Amino acid sequence: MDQATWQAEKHYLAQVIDHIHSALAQAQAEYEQAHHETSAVEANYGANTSINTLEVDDAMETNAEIQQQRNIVARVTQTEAITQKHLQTLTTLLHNPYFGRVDIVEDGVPETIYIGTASLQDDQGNFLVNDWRAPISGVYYNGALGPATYQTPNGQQSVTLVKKRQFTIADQKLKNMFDTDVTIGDEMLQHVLGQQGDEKMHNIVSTIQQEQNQIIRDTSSDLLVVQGVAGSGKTSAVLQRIAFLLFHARETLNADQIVLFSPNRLYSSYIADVLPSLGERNMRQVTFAEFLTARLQGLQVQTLFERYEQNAVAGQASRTIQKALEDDQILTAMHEYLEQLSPQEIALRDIRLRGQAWFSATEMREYLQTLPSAYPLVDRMQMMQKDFLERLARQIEHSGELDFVAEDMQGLSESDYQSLLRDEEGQVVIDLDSDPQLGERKIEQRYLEQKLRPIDDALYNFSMLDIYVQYGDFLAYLADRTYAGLNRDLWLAKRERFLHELEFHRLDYEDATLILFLRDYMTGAGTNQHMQYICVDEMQDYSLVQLKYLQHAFPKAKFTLLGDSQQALYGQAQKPEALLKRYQATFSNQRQRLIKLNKSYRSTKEIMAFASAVAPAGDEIETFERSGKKPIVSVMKPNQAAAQLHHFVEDLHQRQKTVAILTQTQASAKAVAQLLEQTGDSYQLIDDQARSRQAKTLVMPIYLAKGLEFDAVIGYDVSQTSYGATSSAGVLYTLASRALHELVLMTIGDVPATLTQANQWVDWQDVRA
Ligand SMILES: Nc1ncnc2c1ncn2[C@@H]1O[C@H](COP(=O)(O)OP(=O)(O)OP(=O)(O)O)[C@@H](O)[C@H]1O
Repeated sequence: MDQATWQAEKHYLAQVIDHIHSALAQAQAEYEQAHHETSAVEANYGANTSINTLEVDDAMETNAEIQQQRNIVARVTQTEAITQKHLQTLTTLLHNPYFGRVDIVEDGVPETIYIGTASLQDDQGNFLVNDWRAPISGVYYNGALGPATYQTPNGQQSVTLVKKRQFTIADQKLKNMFDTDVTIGDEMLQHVLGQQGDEKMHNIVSTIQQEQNQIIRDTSSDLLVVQGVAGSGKTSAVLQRIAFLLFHARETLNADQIVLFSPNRLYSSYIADVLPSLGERNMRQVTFAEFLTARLQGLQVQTLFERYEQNAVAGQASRTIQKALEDDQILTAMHEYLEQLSPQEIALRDIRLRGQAWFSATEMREYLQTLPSAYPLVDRMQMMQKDFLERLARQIEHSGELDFVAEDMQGLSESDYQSLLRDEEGQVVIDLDSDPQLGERKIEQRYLEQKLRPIDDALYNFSMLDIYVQYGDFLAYLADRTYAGLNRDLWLAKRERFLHELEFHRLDYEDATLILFLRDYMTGAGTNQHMQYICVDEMQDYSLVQLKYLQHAFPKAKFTLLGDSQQALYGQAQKPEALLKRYQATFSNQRQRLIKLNKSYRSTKEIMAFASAVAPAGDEIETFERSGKKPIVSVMKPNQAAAQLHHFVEDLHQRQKTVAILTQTQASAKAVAQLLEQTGDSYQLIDDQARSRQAKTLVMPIYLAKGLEFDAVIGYDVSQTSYGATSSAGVLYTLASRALHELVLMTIGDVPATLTQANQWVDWQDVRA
């Protein structure tokens, strides 16, 4: 780059930084002013709440005043939040004002556009920096030099792209720049990817690749499926996508209307900083088991990891049953089951109050029997609900007919009595002066209404349906039909296990979703119309039934599913096309799009060459040209494991910041922890409750490392006994691809065939002699 260009760019940067400085000073003053106002109002508000509330009239006045004060507080707090956000944006921009520039010619007019994490305008309203999500910025990520287009709200706009430049700016100084003619050049990526990993993920806006950009800027697909190899930037892309969507639909979409289903809690904290670093609030985040547990209140749903651990000891039979219960054909069987269900077979229970049945199962069943069986079951259930809600309303209307009401009223304290006269705001709603008799009746009715609220809730939530008994019955139904060609005893054993777990308030993973389906099919409930986007990471770990449930639960939402069919830790790896076909059938009648990411960015090319060699369909993986050491396979005897482990941990730490020791199971992770105790190495043992990682040496089972990355990985006990099965290929591939820079595999005992096959991609060390 010539001297004049450097000077010109340095000059522009100085100008932008100057502007940020003066904007910052102004923003700081505005923020302080807003903060001062909030504190003053809050202090005042606090003082006002101490007004004597015992005198009824005073209390009324206080209520109205408090309401007014609250509005004022809400307004000043909001102003403070806005000024604070502006201040934060400017502070971020000061650190790194922009990372890219495009020169375009649009309708014959040349224009230069700088691109950064947020936009910045000068005092005349000209853009000094454009937000990376602005329509025009699309050219930076998409186009090669020459004719290019970008998407505007009114359709595609054509331009000529004349120049594309990337900058590295640190501490307000221009460190480096490159001109590039295609997409984002490799020099910048080399620099970013060569760095040491972090316990927190970073945003990638300055180096988004063209194929990733398609994921980020897609606003039209109802179902966007991203099949991407390990380290191809799926998680990064989905997070930038969320930031993009929030920008794109600022008026109609907020972060609470987006849910990201994540594989575990550690992953949640790993990605927590990405959206805030882009000036956005985080979306909601939940693991699937947490989501199920919240919907099945009071029961603990098994996590995928617990099941994985359980399956390691359980027999093939239980896995076969799981498979049958997770294939979406089961929903057809469930519909058939429900169609043939008679009122006697509906698992109703009494709705009870004060130790007795308020509405008994018998009377509810009798009512159901009066309805024509030609009506769909869900309609009959809802008619029953409506009928009993009406009965309840009549009981309240005729409160005098219930003996206990008058008796209870006698025993009411003065303040309880007074509160019956008023609404939640404290306004008197019952007039005792003009017609005392009518007034008294109304008080009684209000009293009864409150007393009977649990009955109302129970009816509203269909608590009279014992869904667990019903599900047990469904399993018996499957047993009678030897469903999926599995014998009756197997199904009955499954039913036994379900009932046994239930006694301890636990549910197996595969049962939970089906129970929710059963409940929703029978009651017509369970949908959330509010959510607009559902993103699912590690989609290969979800059964079709589970994905179908998400679609059922969020009928208005658009879905983004991301995953890697080869990282299937819990089942057989599948070809991406096969997986997509199954999704297409599940999510029918929608605009669907599949994007494949074949290029891997995380690991060195040596590590990825090895990972590809062991991957079930490794030939699809392209690696990014970043060189490092070949992976090491160290073969040892069991009594050498502790010393070898200590040696590798120590050696890797000479060069790397984080070293993760990954095992197949939690039990094995514990065994590693004991070895490290013996050798005096410090470490952190991670289990599925862990929410953060601090130590430089981490020990965890591979399934908790999903989605994460570490500078160096030690695969512990990669031997024939633990990795002999063909299904282990996906596990080994996942393990290897967690490493950014170095990989060591410790083989204790016989070398598994998968490693022997990948012979040429590794350096062998045999320490047994
Ligand atoms: N365009 C990019 N620019 C800079 N870094 C990138 C880019 N794409 C991906 N990366 C980096 O590559 C690594 C892997 O990205 P990410 O975790 O998003 O991949 P993934 O496909 O979700 O991986 P996996 O399925 O293996 O968990 C991260 O460190 C990420 O920052």
